[in-house]
Amino acid sequence: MSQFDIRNLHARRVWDSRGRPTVETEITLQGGAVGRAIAPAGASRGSREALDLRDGGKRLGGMDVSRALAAVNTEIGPLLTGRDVRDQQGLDSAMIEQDGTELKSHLGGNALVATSLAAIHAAAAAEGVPLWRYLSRITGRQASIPLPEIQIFGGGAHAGRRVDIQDFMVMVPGANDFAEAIEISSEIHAAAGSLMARQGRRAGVADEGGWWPSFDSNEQALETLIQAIELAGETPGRRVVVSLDIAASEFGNDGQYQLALDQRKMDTGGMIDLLARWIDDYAIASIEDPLAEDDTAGMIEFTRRFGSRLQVIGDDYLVTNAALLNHAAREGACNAVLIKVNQAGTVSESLETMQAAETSGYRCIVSARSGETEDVSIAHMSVGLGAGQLKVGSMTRSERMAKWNEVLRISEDPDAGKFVGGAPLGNAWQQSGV
Ligand SMILES: C=C(OP(=O)(O)O)C(=O)O
Ligand SMILES: [Mg+2]
Repeated sequence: MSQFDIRNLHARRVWDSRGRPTVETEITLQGGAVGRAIAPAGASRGSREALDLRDGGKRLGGMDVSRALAAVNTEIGPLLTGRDVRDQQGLDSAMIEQDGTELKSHLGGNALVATSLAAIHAAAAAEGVPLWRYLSRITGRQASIPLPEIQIFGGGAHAGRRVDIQDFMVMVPGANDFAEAIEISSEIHAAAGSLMARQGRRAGVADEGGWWPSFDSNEQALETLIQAIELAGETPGRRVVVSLDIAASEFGNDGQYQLALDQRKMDTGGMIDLLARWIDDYAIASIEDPLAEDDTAGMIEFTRRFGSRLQVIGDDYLVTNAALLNHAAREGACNAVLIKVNQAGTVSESLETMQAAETSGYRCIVSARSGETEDVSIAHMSVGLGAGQLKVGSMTRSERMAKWNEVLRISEDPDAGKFVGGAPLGNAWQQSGV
Protein backbone atom coordinates (compact mmCIF):
# COMPACT_ATOMS: atom_id res chain seq x y z
CA MET A 1 0.00 0.00 0.00
CA SER A 2 1.34 3.48 -0.84
CA GLN A 3 0.47 6.99 0.26
CA PHE A 4 -0.92 7.58 -3.25
CA ASP A 5 -3.55 4.82 -3.08
CA ILE A 6 -7.17 5.92 -2.84
CA ARG A 7 -8.49 5.19 0.63
CA ASN A 8 -11.91 6.73 0.33
CA LEU A 9 -14.06 8.36 -2.30
CA HIS A 10 -17.18 10.23 -1.34
CA ALA A 11 -19.72 12.38 -3.19
CA ARG A 12 -21.89 15.03 -1.58
CA ARG A 13 -24.56 17.35 -2.92
CA VAL A 14 -23.54 21.01 -3.10
CA TRP A 15 -25.12 23.95 -4.98
CA ASP A 16 -24.05 25.94 -8.01
CA SER A 17 -24.32 29.62 -8.99
CA ARG A 18 -27.83 29.12 -10.38
CA GLY A 19 -28.92 27.65 -7.07
CA ARG A 20 -29.09 24.15 -8.51
CA PRO A 21 -27.74 20.97 -6.95
CA THR A 22 -24.48 19.60 -8.23
CA VAL A 23 -21.93 16.90 -7.43
CA GLU A 24 -18.83 17.36 -5.30
CA THR A 25 -16.44 14.43 -5.06
CA GLU A 26 -13.85 14.18 -2.30
CA ILE A 27 -11.02 11.69 -2.53
CA THR A 28 -8.82 10.81 0.45
CA LEU A 29 -5.55 8.96 -0.07
CA GLN A 30 -3.82 6.50 2.23
CA GLY A 31 -1.20 9.14 3.03
CA GLY A 32 -3.93 11.56 4.13
CA ALA A 33 -3.90 13.89 1.11
CA VAL A 34 -7.35 15.07 0.02
CA GLY A 35 -8.61 16.21 -3.39
CA ARG A 36 -11.98 17.75 -4.00
CA ALA A 37 -13.81 19.05 -7.08
CA ILE A 38 -17.29 20.18 -8.08
CA ALA A 39 -19.06 19.56 -11.39
CA PRO A 40 -20.11 22.75 -13.23
CA ALA A 41 -23.22 22.84 -15.45
CA GLY A 42 -23.98 24.33 -18.85
CA ALA A 43 -27.20 25.98 -20.03
CA SER A 44 -26.45 26.20 -23.74
CA ARG A 45 -25.21 22.69 -24.18
CA GLY A 46 -23.92 20.90 -27.25
CA SER A 47 -25.97 17.83 -28.11
CA ARG A 48 -22.83 15.67 -28.25
CA GLU A 49 -21.40 16.62 -24.85
CA ALA A 50 -21.32 14.32 -21.82
CA LEU A 51 -24.72 14.23 -20.17
CA ASP A 52 -25.40 15.61 -16.70
CA LEU A 53 -27.30 12.91 -14.84
CA ARG A 54 -30.30 14.56 -13.14
CA ASP A 55 -33.17 12.96 -11.30
CA GLY A 56 -36.03 14.40 -13.35
CA GLY A 57 -39.46 14.51 -11.79
CA LYS A 58 -41.01 17.52 -10.04
CA ARG A 59 -38.67 18.15 -7.09
CA LEU A 60 -36.13 20.94 -7.65
CA GLY A 61 -37.32 21.26 -11.21
CA GLY A 62 -36.02 17.79 -11.94
CA MET A 63 -32.46 19.05 -11.38
CA ASP A 64 -31.51 17.06 -8.29
CA VAL A 65 -28.44 14.84 -8.61
CA SER A 66 -29.10 11.98 -6.22
CA ARG A 67 -28.60 9.43 -9.01
CA ALA A 68 -25.22 10.94 -9.91
CA LEU A 69 -24.20 11.00 -6.23
CA ALA A 70 -25.20 7.36 -5.92
CA ALA A 71 -23.17 6.56 -9.03
CA VAL A 72 -20.06 7.98 -7.33
CA ASN A 73 -20.71 6.45 -3.93
CA THR A 74 -21.84 2.99 -4.98
CA GLU A 75 -20.27 2.33 -8.40
CA ILE A 76 -17.23 4.56 -8.88
CA GLY A 77 -16.09 4.28 -5.25
CA PRO A 78 -15.61 0.50 -5.26
CA LEU A 79 -14.08 0.73 -8.75
CA LEU A 80 -11.35 3.21 -7.83
CA THR A 81 -10.65 2.54 -4.16
CA GLY A 82 -7.17 1.07 -3.64
CA ARG A 83 -5.85 2.38 -6.97
CA ASP A 84 -2.87 4.72 -7.38
CA VAL A 85 -4.33 8.20 -7.81
CA ARG A 86 -1.44 9.27 -10.05
CA ASP A 87 -2.71 6.96 -12.79
CA GLN A 88 -5.20 9.56 -14.07
CA GLN A 89 -5.56 7.84 -17.43
CA GLY A 90 -6.22 4.49 -15.78
CA LEU A 91 -8.81 5.94 -13.39
CA ASP A 92 -10.59 7.82 -16.16
CA SER A 93 -10.57 4.79 -18.47
CA ALA A 94 -12.02 2.60 -15.72
CA MET A 95 -14.88 5.08 -15.20
CA ILE A 96 -15.51 5.38 -18.95
CA GLU A 97 -15.58 1.60 -19.31
CA GLN A 98 -17.88 1.16 -16.33
CA ASP A 99 -20.20 3.80 -17.77
CA GLY A 100 -20.27 2.11 -21.16
CA THR A 101 -22.40 4.71 -22.95
CA GLU A 102 -21.53 7.25 -25.63
CA LEU A 103 -22.64 10.32 -23.65
CA LYS A 104 -21.84 9.00 -20.15
CA SER A 105 -25.51 8.76 -19.36
CA HIS A 106 -25.19 5.73 -17.08
CA LEU A 107 -22.91 7.17 -14.38
CA GLY A 108 -23.43 10.78 -15.47
CA GLY A 109 -20.92 13.27 -16.89
CA ASN A 110 -21.35 15.26 -13.66
CA ALA A 111 -20.33 12.22 -11.55
CA LEU A 112 -17.34 11.55 -13.79
CA VAL A 113 -16.02 15.08 -14.06
CA ALA A 114 -16.19 15.76 -10.31
CA THR A 115 -14.37 12.49 -9.63
CA SER A 116 -11.78 12.87 -12.37
CA LEU A 117 -10.89 16.38 -11.20
CA ALA A 118 -10.91 15.36 -7.53
CA ALA A 119 -8.38 12.64 -8.39
CA ILE A 120 -5.95 15.04 -10.00
CA HIS A 121 -6.34 17.47 -7.08
CA ALA A 122 -5.54 14.61 -4.67
CA ALA A 123 -2.50 13.58 -6.69
CA ALA A 124 -1.16 17.14 -6.70
CA ALA A 125 -1.82 17.45 -2.97
CA ALA A 126 0.01 14.20 -2.29
CA GLU A 127 2.96 15.44 -4.33
CA GLY A 128 2.84 18.66 -2.32
CA VAL A 129 2.52 20.95 -5.35
CA PRO A 130 -0.23 23.23 -6.64
CA LEU A 131 -2.42 21.69 -9.33
CA TRP A 132 -1.08 23.91 -12.13
CA ARG A 133 2.47 22.72 -11.42
CA TYR A 134 1.40 19.09 -11.23
CA LEU A 135 -0.43 19.36 -14.58
CA SER A 136 2.57 20.96 -16.23
CA ARG A 137 4.85 18.27 -14.80
CA ILE A 138 2.80 15.24 -15.86
CA THR A 139 2.06 16.53 -19.35
CA GLY A 140 5.43 18.14 -20.04
CA ARG A 141 3.61 21.26 -21.18
CA GLN A 142 5.10 24.69 -20.58
CA ALA A 143 3.03 26.66 -18.07
CA SER A 144 1.90 30.16 -19.04
CA ILE A 145 -0.48 32.84 -17.82
CA PRO A 146 -3.55 32.99 -20.06
CA LEU A 147 -5.19 35.85 -21.86
CA PRO A 148 -8.55 36.38 -20.12
CA GLU A 149 -11.79 36.55 -22.09
CA ILE A 150 -14.30 38.50 -20.00
CA GLN A 151 -18.03 38.93 -20.48
CA ILE A 152 -19.52 42.43 -20.51
CA PHE A 153 -23.14 41.55 -21.37
CA GLY A 154 -24.77 38.15 -21.20
CA GLY A 155 -27.51 37.11 -23.59
CA GLY A 156 -29.09 34.02 -25.06
CA ALA A 157 -29.74 31.22 -22.61
CA HIS A 158 -27.82 33.08 -19.89
CA ALA A 159 -30.13 36.11 -19.72
CA GLY A 160 -33.67 35.10 -20.60
CA ARG A 161 -32.82 35.41 -24.31
CA ARG A 162 -33.05 39.18 -23.89
CA VAL A 163 -30.65 39.41 -26.83
CA ASP A 164 -30.00 36.47 -29.14
CA ILE A 165 -26.20 36.54 -29.06
CA GLN A 166 -24.95 34.84 -25.90
CA ASP A 167 -21.64 36.42 -24.88
CA PHE A 168 -20.42 39.94 -25.60
CA MET A 169 -16.85 39.88 -24.33
CA VAL A 170 -13.57 41.74 -24.34
CA MET A 171 -9.98 40.57 -24.40
CA VAL A 172 -6.98 42.76 -23.73
CA PRO A 173 -4.19 41.23 -25.80
CA GLY A 174 -2.28 44.51 -25.53
CA ALA A 175 -2.05 44.33 -21.73
CA ASN A 176 1.41 44.08 -20.23
CA ASP A 177 0.37 41.35 -17.84
CA PHE A 178 -2.63 39.39 -16.58
CA ALA A 179 -3.31 41.83 -13.74
CA GLU A 180 -3.51 44.72 -16.17
CA ALA A 181 -5.83 42.74 -18.47
CA ILE A 182 -8.20 42.16 -15.54
CA GLU A 183 -8.01 45.81 -14.48
CA ILE A 184 -8.82 47.13 -17.96
CA SER A 185 -11.64 44.59 -18.35
CA SER A 186 -13.01 45.70 -15.01
CA GLU A 187 -13.00 49.34 -16.16
CA ILE A 188 -14.87 48.36 -19.34
CA HIS A 189 -17.39 46.29 -17.37
CA ALA A 190 -18.02 49.23 -15.03
CA ALA A 191 -18.26 51.67 -17.95
CA ALA A 192 -20.78 49.41 -19.69
CA GLY A 193 -22.80 49.21 -16.48
CA SER A 194 -23.02 52.96 -16.04
CA LEU A 195 -23.77 53.56 -19.74
CA MET A 196 -26.58 51.03 -19.63
CA ALA A 197 -27.94 52.38 -16.36
CA ARG A 198 -28.02 55.89 -17.87
CA GLN A 199 -29.92 54.59 -20.89
CA GLY A 200 -32.29 52.51 -18.76
CA ARG A 201 -30.96 49.35 -20.38
CA ARG A 202 -29.38 47.66 -17.38
CA ALA A 203 -31.68 44.95 -16.15
CA GLY A 204 -29.50 43.06 -13.68
CA VAL A 205 -26.65 40.56 -13.90
CA ALA A 206 -26.59 37.60 -16.28
CA ASP A 207 -25.52 34.06 -15.36
CA GLU A 208 -21.83 34.69 -16.03
CA GLY A 209 -21.53 38.11 -14.41
CA GLY A 210 -21.95 40.33 -17.47
CA TRP A 211 -24.85 42.79 -17.39
CA TRP A 212 -28.34 41.53 -18.15
CA PRO A 213 -29.23 43.80 -21.05
CA SER A 214 -32.39 45.36 -22.31
CA PHE A 215 -31.41 46.32 -25.84
CA ASP A 216 -33.63 46.84 -28.87
CA SER A 217 -31.36 44.90 -31.23
CA ASN A 218 -28.28 42.71 -31.19
CA GLU A 219 -26.39 45.46 -33.00
CA GLN A 220 -27.28 47.95 -30.28
CA ALA A 221 -25.50 45.63 -27.87
CA LEU A 222 -22.40 45.73 -30.06
CA GLU A 223 -22.60 49.52 -30.38
CA THR A 224 -22.86 49.82 -26.60
CA LEU A 225 -19.91 47.50 -26.10
CA ILE A 226 -17.78 49.70 -28.34
CA GLN A 227 -18.97 52.81 -26.45
CA ALA A 228 -18.09 51.15 -23.15
CA ILE A 229 -14.57 50.35 -24.37
CA GLU A 230 -14.18 54.00 -25.38
CA LEU A 231 -15.68 55.31 -22.15
CA ALA A 232 -13.04 53.28 -20.33
CA GLY A 233 -10.41 55.26 -22.26
CA GLU A 234 -9.49 52.52 -24.73
CA THR A 235 -9.57 52.40 -28.52
CA PRO A 236 -11.31 49.27 -29.81
CA GLY A 237 -8.88 47.20 -31.86
CA ARG A 238 -5.76 48.53 -30.14
CA ARG A 239 -5.10 47.07 -26.70
CA VAL A 240 -8.67 45.79 -26.42
CA VAL A 241 -10.59 43.58 -28.86
CA VAL A 242 -14.13 42.25 -28.94
CA SER A 243 -14.93 38.57 -28.69
CA LEU A 244 -18.38 37.05 -29.26
CA ASP A 245 -19.94 33.72 -28.44
CA ILE A 246 -22.79 33.59 -30.93
CA ALA A 247 -23.96 30.20 -29.54
CA ALA A 248 -25.83 29.87 -32.83
CA SER A 249 -27.27 26.43 -32.04
CA GLU A 250 -29.60 28.24 -29.64
CA PHE A 251 -31.41 30.00 -32.49
CA GLY A 252 -30.51 28.03 -35.60
CA ASN A 253 -30.73 24.58 -37.10
CA ASP A 254 -31.09 22.97 -40.51
CA GLY A 255 -29.33 25.95 -42.09
CA GLN A 256 -31.98 28.42 -40.85
CA TYR A 257 -31.31 31.14 -38.27
CA GLN A 258 -33.77 33.37 -36.48
CA LEU A 259 -32.70 36.40 -34.42
CA ALA A 260 -35.88 36.97 -32.41
CA LEU A 261 -34.90 40.43 -31.13
CA ASP A 262 -34.16 41.67 -34.65
CA GLN A 263 -37.15 39.82 -36.17
CA ARG A 264 -34.74 38.51 -38.73
CA LYS A 265 -34.67 35.12 -40.44
CA MET A 266 -31.69 34.04 -42.49
CA ASP A 267 -30.14 31.02 -44.11
CA THR A 268 -26.49 30.07 -43.53
CA GLY A 269 -25.25 32.52 -46.17
CA GLY A 270 -27.27 35.35 -44.62
CA MET A 271 -25.92 34.55 -41.17
CA ILE A 272 -22.33 34.59 -42.45
CA ASP A 273 -22.92 37.90 -44.24
CA LEU A 274 -24.36 39.44 -41.08
CA LEU A 275 -21.35 38.32 -39.05
CA ALA A 276 -19.05 39.64 -41.81
CA ARG A 277 -20.53 43.12 -41.32
CA TRP A 278 -20.12 42.91 -37.56
CA ILE A 279 -16.52 41.73 -37.90
CA ASP A 280 -15.70 44.76 -40.02
CA ASP A 281 -17.53 47.24 -37.81
CA TYR A 282 -16.85 46.14 -34.23
CA ALA A 283 -13.14 45.24 -33.75
CA ILE A 284 -13.97 41.54 -33.38
CA ALA A 285 -10.97 39.23 -33.04
CA SER A 286 -12.68 36.02 -31.93
CA ILE A 287 -16.03 34.36 -32.63
CA GLU A 288 -17.31 31.20 -30.98
CA ASP A 289 -19.96 28.95 -32.54
CA PRO A 290 -20.81 31.42 -35.34
CA LEU A 291 -23.06 28.77 -36.85
CA ALA A 292 -25.09 25.94 -35.38
CA GLU A 293 -23.57 22.63 -34.35
CA ASP A 294 -25.34 20.87 -37.26
CA ASP A 295 -24.12 23.38 -39.88
CA THR A 296 -20.86 21.81 -41.00
CA ALA A 297 -20.93 23.43 -44.44
CA GLY A 298 -21.47 26.83 -42.79
CA MET A 299 -18.61 26.35 -40.35
CA ILE A 300 -16.27 25.37 -43.18
CA GLU A 301 -17.35 28.36 -45.27
CA PHE A 302 -17.06 30.77 -42.32
CA THR A 303 -13.58 29.46 -41.46
CA ARG A 304 -12.51 29.67 -45.11
CA ARG A 305 -13.60 33.32 -45.28
CA PHE A 306 -12.39 34.54 -41.89
CA GLY A 307 -10.06 31.93 -40.39
CA SER A 308 -6.89 33.77 -41.40
CA ARG A 309 -7.89 36.97 -39.58
CA LEU A 310 -10.17 35.73 -36.83
CA GLN A 311 -10.15 33.16 -34.07
CA VAL A 312 -13.02 30.78 -34.93
CA ILE A 313 -13.86 28.71 -31.85
CA GLY A 314 -15.85 25.51 -31.78
CA ASP A 315 -17.72 25.00 -28.50
CA ASP A 316 -21.07 23.25 -29.08
CA TYR A 317 -19.55 22.33 -32.44
CA LEU A 318 -16.57 20.41 -31.01
CA VAL A 319 -17.67 19.66 -27.40
CA THR A 320 -14.05 19.12 -26.24
CA ASN A 321 -13.95 15.93 -28.27
CA ALA A 322 -10.66 14.89 -29.92
CA ALA A 323 -12.34 12.86 -32.67
CA LEU A 324 -14.65 15.74 -33.62
CA LEU A 325 -11.68 18.13 -33.59
CA ASN A 326 -9.63 15.85 -35.83
CA HIS A 327 -12.57 15.60 -38.20
CA ALA A 328 -13.08 19.38 -38.19
CA ALA A 329 -9.38 19.90 -38.87
CA ARG A 330 -9.57 17.64 -41.92
CA GLU A 331 -12.59 19.56 -43.20
CA GLY A 332 -11.28 23.03 -42.36
CA ALA A 333 -13.92 23.97 -39.76
CA CYS A 334 -12.81 26.29 -36.89
CA ASN A 335 -9.24 27.11 -35.88
CA ALA A 336 -9.68 27.00 -32.10
CA VAL A 337 -11.43 24.84 -29.53
CA LEU A 338 -13.09 25.61 -26.23
CA ILE A 339 -11.95 23.19 -23.53
CA LYS A 340 -14.70 22.40 -21.01
CA VAL A 341 -13.76 19.41 -18.89
CA ASN A 342 -17.37 18.49 -18.21
CA GLN A 343 -18.18 18.41 -21.92
CA ALA A 344 -15.59 15.69 -22.35
CA GLY A 345 -16.40 14.13 -18.96
CA THR A 346 -12.87 13.45 -17.72
CA VAL A 347 -9.49 15.17 -17.38
CA SER A 348 -7.82 12.59 -19.64
CA GLU A 349 -10.24 13.17 -22.51
CA SER A 350 -9.77 16.95 -22.17
CA LEU A 351 -5.99 16.50 -22.33
CA GLU A 352 -6.42 14.31 -25.40
CA THR A 353 -8.44 17.08 -27.07
CA MET A 354 -5.77 19.65 -26.22
CA GLN A 355 -3.16 17.34 -27.71
CA ALA A 356 -5.24 16.96 -30.87
CA ALA A 357 -5.60 20.74 -30.99
CA GLU A 358 -1.86 21.19 -30.79
CA THR A 359 -1.27 18.65 -33.55
CA SER A 360 -3.74 20.45 -35.84
CA GLY A 361 -2.59 23.96 -34.93
CA TYR A 362 -5.86 24.84 -33.18
CA ARG A 363 -5.75 27.32 -30.30
CA CYS A 364 -7.22 26.31 -26.93
CA ILE A 365 -9.45 28.32 -24.65
CA VAL A 366 -10.11 26.70 -21.27
CA SER A 367 -13.64 27.63 -20.27
CA ALA A 368 -16.02 27.72 -17.33
CA ARG A 369 -19.70 26.80 -17.67
CA SER A 370 -22.60 29.15 -17.06
CA GLY A 371 -23.38 27.23 -13.86
CA GLU A 372 -20.25 27.42 -11.69
CA THR A 373 -19.03 27.25 -8.10
CA GLU A 374 -16.00 28.18 -6.01
CA ASP A 375 -14.08 25.38 -7.73
CA VAL A 376 -10.96 26.85 -9.37
CA SER A 377 -9.67 23.78 -11.21
CA ILE A 378 -9.90 25.50 -14.60
CA ALA A 379 -7.67 28.38 -13.47
CA HIS A 380 -4.95 25.79 -12.74
CA MET A 381 -5.59 23.93 -15.98
CA SER A 382 -5.30 27.06 -18.10
CA VAL A 383 -1.93 27.88 -16.52
CA GLY A 384 -0.41 24.43 -16.05
CA LEU A 385 -1.35 23.23 -19.51
CA GLY A 386 -0.21 26.48 -21.12
CA ALA A 387 -3.60 26.76 -22.85
CA GLY A 388 -3.07 30.43 -23.71
CA GLN A 389 -6.62 31.64 -23.03
CA LEU A 390 -9.23 31.40 -20.28
CA LYS A 391 -12.95 32.22 -20.56
CA VAL A 392 -14.75 32.54 -17.26
CA GLY A 393 -17.41 35.24 -17.35
CA SER A 394 -17.08 38.43 -15.47
CA MET A 395 -17.10 40.77 -12.52
CA THR A 396 -20.02 40.94 -10.05
CA ARG A 397 -20.19 37.19 -9.49
CA SER A 398 -17.75 35.58 -7.08
CA GLU A 399 -17.83 32.14 -8.68
CA ARG A 400 -16.23 33.90 -11.68
CA MET A 401 -13.87 36.15 -9.72
CA ALA A 402 -12.64 33.11 -7.77
CA LYS A 403 -11.02 31.90 -10.99
CA TRP A 404 -9.54 35.24 -12.00
CA ASN A 405 -8.23 35.78 -8.47
CA GLU A 406 -6.67 32.31 -8.48
CA VAL A 407 -4.77 33.11 -11.68
CA LEU A 408 -3.59 36.35 -10.05
CA ARG A 409 -2.22 34.31 -7.14
CA ILE A 410 -0.61 31.72 -9.40
CA SER A 411 0.96 34.40 -11.61
CA GLU A 412 3.12 35.55 -8.68
CA ASP A 413 5.16 32.35 -9.09
CA PRO A 414 7.84 32.87 -11.77
CA ASP A 415 7.61 29.16 -12.68
CA ALA A 416 4.02 29.73 -13.85
CA GLY A 417 5.44 31.30 -16.97
CA LYS A 418 4.79 34.45 -18.90
CA PHE A 419 1.55 36.22 -19.71
CA VAL A 420 0.88 35.20 -23.28
CA GLY A 421 -0.79 38.52 -24.19
CA GLY A 422 -1.86 38.77 -27.80
CA ALA A 423 0.25 35.85 -28.98
CA PRO A 424 -2.53 33.25 -29.01
CA LEU A 425 -4.68 35.48 -31.16
CA GLY A 426 -1.98 35.90 -33.81
CA ASN A 427 -3.37 37.58 -36.92
CA ALA A 428 -6.74 37.96 -35.28
CA TRP A 429 -5.39 40.62 -32.98
CA GLN A 430 -3.16 42.35 -35.53
CA GLN A 431 -6.03 42.71 -37.99
CA SER A 432 -8.86 43.62 -35.68
CA GLY A 433 -8.17 47.37 -35.76
CA VAL A 434 -11.06 49.45 -37.01
C1 LIG B 1 -19.93 28.85 -21.17
C2 LIG B 1 -20.90 28.68 -22.06
O1 LIG B 1 -22.18 28.48 -21.69
P1 LIG B 1 -22.78 27.13 -21.12
O2 LIG B 1 -21.97 26.73 -19.95
O3 LIG B 1 -24.19 27.49 -20.78
O4 LIG B 1 -22.68 26.14 -22.25
C3 LIG B 1 -20.64 28.73 -23.50
O5 LIG B 1 -21.54 28.51 -24.32
O6 LIG B 1 -19.51 28.96 -23.91
MG1 LIG C 1 -20.10 28.75 -26.06
